[in-house]
Amino acid sequence: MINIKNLSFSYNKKINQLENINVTIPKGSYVSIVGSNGSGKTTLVKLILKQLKPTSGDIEIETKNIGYVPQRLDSFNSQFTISVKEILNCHLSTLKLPKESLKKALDEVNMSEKLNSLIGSLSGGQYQKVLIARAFMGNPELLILDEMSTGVDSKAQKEIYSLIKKFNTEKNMTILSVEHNIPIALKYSTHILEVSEGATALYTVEEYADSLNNSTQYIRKVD
Ligand SMILES: Nc1ncnc2c1ncn2[C@@H]1O[C@H](COP(=O)(O)OP(=O)(O)OP(=O)(O)O)[C@@H](O)[C@H]1O
Repeated sequence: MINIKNLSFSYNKKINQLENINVTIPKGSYVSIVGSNGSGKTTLVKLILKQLKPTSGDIEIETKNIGYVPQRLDSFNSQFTISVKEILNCHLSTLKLPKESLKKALDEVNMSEKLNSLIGSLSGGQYQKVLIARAFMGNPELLILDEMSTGVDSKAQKEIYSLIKKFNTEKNMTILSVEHNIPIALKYSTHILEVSEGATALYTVEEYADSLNNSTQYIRKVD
């Protein structure tokens, strides 16, 4: 699905933020991207989205149908007097999708009743679900999320992760999710991509739990 070959990236031509990464991400996997602050997780996502160009190496992606949920702060200003419907309609026109995709996407995230609400009136979890609905509208084969649980309470978090897991298992959607919460990463993912200086690597969730010398208590096996 995603083949990252000899990838290096530098913002300033002095230090490589990412150094010689070789990773193959299987189709249908749910990969949590973990690593310390500043290790390069968002940079890697931007390279996969072609928002940045590798300094060297290459990223091959099997599909062009990619949904993206940006980090909360990268997104639109929640103070804008713009409704959920307007935000989704705008995306609908950009992707030239049929009208019914809007309702379907909002239904998927259980937010139909918020269609006419202003974005600034939504809670953190509801706001995040609108962003997920927007990313989901084109029925992407690959869904990329950057710290999706920021500003979201634990009840809404559970709902959002279960939803993403459902997309992954029922639609065979490949998920790439930047994640700071390791127990959550171990619970929902099939794989962990650890971004760390000179040693970025992909593990199965079991391998990663073992490497942490952790018990398998957090792991929920994929059915
Ligand atoms: N536009 C930029 N110009 C220069 N340096 C940058 C730029 N964006 C990020 N960096 C630097 O690149 C490094 C990796 O940043 P990145 O945002 O990818 O890390 P991250 O792992 O996502 O961090 P966090 O967990 O804190 O979100 C950091 O040292 C950061 O300061």
